[in-house]
Amino acid sequence: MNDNMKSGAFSESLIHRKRGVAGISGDILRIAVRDSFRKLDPRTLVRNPVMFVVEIVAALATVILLRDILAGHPGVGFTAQIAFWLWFTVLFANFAEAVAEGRGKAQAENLRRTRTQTQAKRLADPKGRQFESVSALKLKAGDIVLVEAGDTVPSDGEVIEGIASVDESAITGESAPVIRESGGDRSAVTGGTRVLSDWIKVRITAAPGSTFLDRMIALVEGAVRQKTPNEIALNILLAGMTIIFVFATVTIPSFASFAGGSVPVVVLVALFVTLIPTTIGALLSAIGIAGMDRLVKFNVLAMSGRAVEAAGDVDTLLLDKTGTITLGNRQASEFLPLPGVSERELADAAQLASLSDETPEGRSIVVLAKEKYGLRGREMAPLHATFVPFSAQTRMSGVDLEGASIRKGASDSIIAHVRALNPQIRIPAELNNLVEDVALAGGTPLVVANGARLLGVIHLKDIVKGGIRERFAALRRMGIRTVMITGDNPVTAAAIAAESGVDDFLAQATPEDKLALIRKEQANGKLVAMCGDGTNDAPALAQADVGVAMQTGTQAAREAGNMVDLDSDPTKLIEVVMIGKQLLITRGALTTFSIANDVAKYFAIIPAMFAAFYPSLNILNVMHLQTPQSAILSAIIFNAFIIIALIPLALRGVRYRPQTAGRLLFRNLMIYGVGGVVVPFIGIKLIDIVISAVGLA
Ligand SMILES: Nc1ncnc2c1ncn2[C@@H]1O[C@H](COP(=O)(O)OP(=O)(O)OP(=O)(O)O)[C@@H](O)[C@H]1O
Ligand SMILES: [K+]
Ligand SMILES: [Mg+2]
Repeated sequence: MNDNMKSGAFSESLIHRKRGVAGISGDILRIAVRDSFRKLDPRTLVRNPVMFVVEIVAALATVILLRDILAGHPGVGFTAQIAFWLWFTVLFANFAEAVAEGRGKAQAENLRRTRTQTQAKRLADPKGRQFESVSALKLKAGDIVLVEAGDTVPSDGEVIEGIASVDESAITGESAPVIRESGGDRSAVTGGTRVLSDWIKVRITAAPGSTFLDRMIALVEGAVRQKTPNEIALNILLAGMTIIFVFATVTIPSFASFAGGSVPVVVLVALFVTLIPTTIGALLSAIGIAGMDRLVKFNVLAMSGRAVEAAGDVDTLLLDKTGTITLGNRQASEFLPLPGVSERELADAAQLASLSDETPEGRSIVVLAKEKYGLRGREMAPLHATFVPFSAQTRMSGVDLEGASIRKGASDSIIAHVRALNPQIRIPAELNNLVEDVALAGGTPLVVANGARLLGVIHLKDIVKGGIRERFAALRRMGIRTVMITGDNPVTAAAIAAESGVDDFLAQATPEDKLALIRKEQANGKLVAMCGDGTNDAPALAQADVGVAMQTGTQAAREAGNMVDLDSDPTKLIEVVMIGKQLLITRGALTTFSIANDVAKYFAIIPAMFAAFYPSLNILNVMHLQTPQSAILSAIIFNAFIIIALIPLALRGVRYRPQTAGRLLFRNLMIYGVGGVVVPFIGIKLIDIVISAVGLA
């Protein structure tokens, strides 16, 4: 998988920088050993039905052992060993989960260290700069704070004024500073990051204790992990198998007494435990945790395990254009007037319409007019102006003042607007030419009109993110269709689609259109992933099966999605999908292995149990184990150790290579099904030889 990674985009994040080569340090192992004992608490273990049952029978075996010791029974040593290995089966299962959690816990520790005690500069008057110093923990949603160069952002919020470069490395591990500014899709700031230059005023959006950093800590720590529907279903299946084996086991004494013998309870207990699906029961939760953990390594935070699973089966990926496929810093680059309009007149109108436009686009228009024509921003108050803010629905913005009503926006929106004012209007062919020229170059044309009079076009430029084409090709090879969905016009969309290599695009889309497209795909049985950064992407991010919000995006987007990409790289979905597939495959493979294991255990235990009174069963004794006792012990020891042996595979995951589902299934059945039958024969035989040699049985 590493070969597919685009270098640079996947910076080592702080949260996993301190890991050893194997990813598991001695510290983690020590804590995991301690936690294995803690997890014996039946109140927590009950969530894992198979292991809970093993704990009950281990307790039962222990009671029998104590009774036998007190009664002075012979053969106490055998009972003691069975009880011992049963407890170890539970401990090994707990250890698997604890090791999986341990990596996250260590990461959480590192994150906690970055959550220093910050003082906030709370503004009494949002317009002014008079502040009182308060503890960051005292900030409520809605408070306005000033953050200046050198200050740590005290909590999550939206920039309402100003522009600053921010060091987000505490969260993302990426050391290059990012720009945060009011308006637009780059307005979100995260508590714990640091302003490097300039200043911003931030409206706090998070309640104390539920900031992004808090959620991130809870997440990597596993505090918020819930079982996914698939995991619950598998658990029910495993519990069902366990019940069947309870019945199977309790009928055995009657067979034995029929033949005039009797089977000791500890032997029944041992048989039962080896037959129930303990291997997958022990590893199931570790597999899930490891999946989330692998995503964190790629700087993707998954808010739910369900999203990771869904990622494994994604058919369609929708992406917003600006800020997702392109860098998202749309800047005005030229004014293109219609015949009969001077460039200066157009620039002046455009600037007037943008003076209160807090989006990056709006600000860049003001700046360009000033740079090219020396037009100064005017005081708005004396003009009695009403500002019409940009919205993703109207796709235009502007200003109404005495004697003028200026609008700028997407060409179809402005044309509809002037037509509504003057139904007789003739749209000049030159306008279409200008719009098309900009769009063909991949730029965003904004048409400017004063009343019903069309003035010209502003060219907004943006740049497609590097390396994106190859990554979309990789997604195509994985069978995932990419669709760009943008509020921009069809020609710009086509130009960017061609440049970036997406499979399809939808232009002039409103937030509702984005949502509708996702619903349509889902209605056709497709699993949909969506990458977006804007507030207008939020409904779609919430509706998608996998909603990946860009870390650079707005607060609304980051809250709506079920994953956040700290590197803001939409093509990261490749890794997300691979990790999802890997999770599904690993779970399937280990379930197959676990159940196939039982076959071998029948051959080990059944002949050993009945050999004395059903000599004909000896034909089943293909393994030729030393004694019945050693056969039973070997099976139970194998059963416990296979859990430990498979922990690395559960954590690392079974490798995924793009291939058809059929071939994948066949391959896994061969490896884990056949392997699951063969391995215990060898393992049990070896353990039998060893324990007979050392005289344990
Ligand atoms: N500040 C603004 N004032 C007027 N019109 C704007 C402004 N910003 C954008 N527009 C117009 O509105 C259209 C939709 O913009 P928006 O940012 O909502 O797009 P989107 O749906 O997020 O898609 P994408 O992010 O892919 O461009 C833009 O293509 C542009 O024509
Ligand atoms: K078992
Ligand atoms: Mg957008």
